[in-house]
Amino acid sequence: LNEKLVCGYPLSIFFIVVNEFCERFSYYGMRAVLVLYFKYFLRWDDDLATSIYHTFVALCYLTPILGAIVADSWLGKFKTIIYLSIVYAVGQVAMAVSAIHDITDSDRDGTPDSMTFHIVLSMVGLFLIALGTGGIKPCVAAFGGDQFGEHQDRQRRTFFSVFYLCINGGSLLSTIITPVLRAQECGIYSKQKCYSLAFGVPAALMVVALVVFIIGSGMYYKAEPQGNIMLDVCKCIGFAIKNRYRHRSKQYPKRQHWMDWAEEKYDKLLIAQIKMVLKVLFLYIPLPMFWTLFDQKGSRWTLQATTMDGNFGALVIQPDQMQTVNPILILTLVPIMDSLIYPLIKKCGLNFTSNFYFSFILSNFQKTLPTFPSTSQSQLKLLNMGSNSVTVKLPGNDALILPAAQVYPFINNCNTKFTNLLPEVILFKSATNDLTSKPQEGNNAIRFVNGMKTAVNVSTAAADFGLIEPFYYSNYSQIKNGKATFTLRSGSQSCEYSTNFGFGSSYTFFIHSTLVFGSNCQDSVTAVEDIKPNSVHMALQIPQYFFITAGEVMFSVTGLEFSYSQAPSNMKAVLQAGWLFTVAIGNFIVLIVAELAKIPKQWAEYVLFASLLVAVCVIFSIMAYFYTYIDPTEIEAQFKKKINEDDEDDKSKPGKAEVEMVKRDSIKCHDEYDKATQTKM
Ligand SMILES: N[C@@H](CC(=O)O)C(=O)NCC(=O)O
Repeated sequence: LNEKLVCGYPLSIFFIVVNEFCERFSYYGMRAVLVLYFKYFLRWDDDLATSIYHTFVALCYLTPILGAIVADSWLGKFKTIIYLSIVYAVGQVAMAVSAIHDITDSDRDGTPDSMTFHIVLSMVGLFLIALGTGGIKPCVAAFGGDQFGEHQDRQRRTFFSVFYLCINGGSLLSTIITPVLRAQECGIYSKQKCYSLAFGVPAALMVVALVVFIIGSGMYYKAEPQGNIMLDVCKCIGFAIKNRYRHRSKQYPKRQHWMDWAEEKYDKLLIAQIKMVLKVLFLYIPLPMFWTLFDQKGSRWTLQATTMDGNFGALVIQPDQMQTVNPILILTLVPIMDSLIYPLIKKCGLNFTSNFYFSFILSNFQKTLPTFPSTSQSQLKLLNMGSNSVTVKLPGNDALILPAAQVYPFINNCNTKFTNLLPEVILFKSATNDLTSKPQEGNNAIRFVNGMKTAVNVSTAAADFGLIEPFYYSNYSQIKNGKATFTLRSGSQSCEYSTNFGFGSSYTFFIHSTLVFGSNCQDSVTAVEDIKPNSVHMALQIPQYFFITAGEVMFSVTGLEFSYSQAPSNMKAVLQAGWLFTVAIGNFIVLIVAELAKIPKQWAEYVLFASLLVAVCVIFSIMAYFYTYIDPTEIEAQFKKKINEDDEDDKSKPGKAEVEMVKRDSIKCHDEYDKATQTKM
């Protein structure tokens, strides 16, 4: 093993953790803007964008199996990491290129002319990224673990904690930086949101990750691959099942473990190793449910944040930036848990076998949405532009008194005919144009109605509503939260109207017929609130983040180390891949329940997920209680010793009686394995 030690740690792990930091920066940075790229660049709808996003995440956690097989049976971890990192970097570059709108924008209007080119290139890029990030993931963690000797258990545990901190350091920085890069405007012929830069920086970081890993090359301990182990494992399991089936009759004595039915054909060491792996994989069965909830922070929780108020005083948080709460909490909680809580638990003599995790359910945040008209109804607004109140009688409705300069919104059937309205009352009917959902990304959707007899031009620093004809309305424009000043212009005359916006509201501003230019037009514009601003603060998501992150610290950091320490020497990466596979299944559950089942009420979906998780936690606690820790190195050493002794005996005393003895000894050794694994943790 590596001789260069710094403070008791192999120097080589420095390169591994830096590599992980850069790789996770690359992955999470790209992922942070991916849904928005789908929606605003590729122009996909919400459902398609969310489905492809979760499919991509699931794929990233399915490919570890491929990487692990290649590493453990063929190339070894070191070469697998190098080759797949190149694939990964190429994928990131493809994503960055796919986001350059100028490539296909031959008419230079700012929108790509051949969307197919961008879609195909980005899908190829995402596939290569999934192959790369997933393929190297189990290898990097296991390769890091390989750098420690048998006597360095404590250091190896600390390594896995530091490794996790690096993951979250990379994720935190990139989740802050890439949304900022995306918000920049760039382009050759026309300036557009800079997705190419938001993908380009992660691509550069992936190249850095690769270079750092190669620099450390001379210092690593590189365990040799041990043949096509996965094929042997599959064949051995297949044989055991077949053999058991062939001997199903009662006349054959039972064996201690169903894998023992492979003894006729397979090495006892291999059978013992498969038993170790199966034992751990069995324990993994309930785990996907944790990831089902956890990975919704990138989709459901972020969408929920768009319906919330992100004003934190000096800081205004964007909905997608709320995800940074998770890595921030990880960076705080992991050191606290490692240096304080775990030692305290150990001192108290508590057996901390399973980690319980609570989910926090926040109720429906759509309460700020008004009642929208159904497809057979239309939304009408009555606006009294006069200076006196008027009485309005609409068919099928009671007479209503409409005060001066006031708007009365109501919903009615489309085919209702309106007659005898006073000339100063505007009947504003805009069923097809009204916004029927919260504006995106916490913005406010604003439009103007011109009640004047002349056309008016309306603009702000952030948006231009254009020239609005008399008694006509503008399109919606998106305005950020905070104060906005609108300039109303008619010919050479102008005036200003200012107002404050929160998050996620929609307003229709009515310009009075009595407006006089040249002065402040504050009193000549009436604001009608179509959708209330978000009233629930984003800070209310923090407890949710706290609980899920506390669960992650106890469950995921320890799980990574557990998967390494319980794996036989030739299947370390395979078991890491098994652990990551649970994440893939978790994402498929989100896809099925959240995207396909389409539970109408969001709170009902949260309750369903939380209840499932509670049930799974109980099952997992029971399973964890009965799990017995093993020391794979010791078991393997015992088997190897026995095999060597048998070989020696075979050489010196060949004969039937001896063969029988060897067989008996092997079985004895096998019993020792079974006894060794009976000790509870
Ligand atoms: N806490 C997450 C990172 C994030 O979601 O920002 C984490 O540590 N995930 C593990 C990983 O390997 O990426």
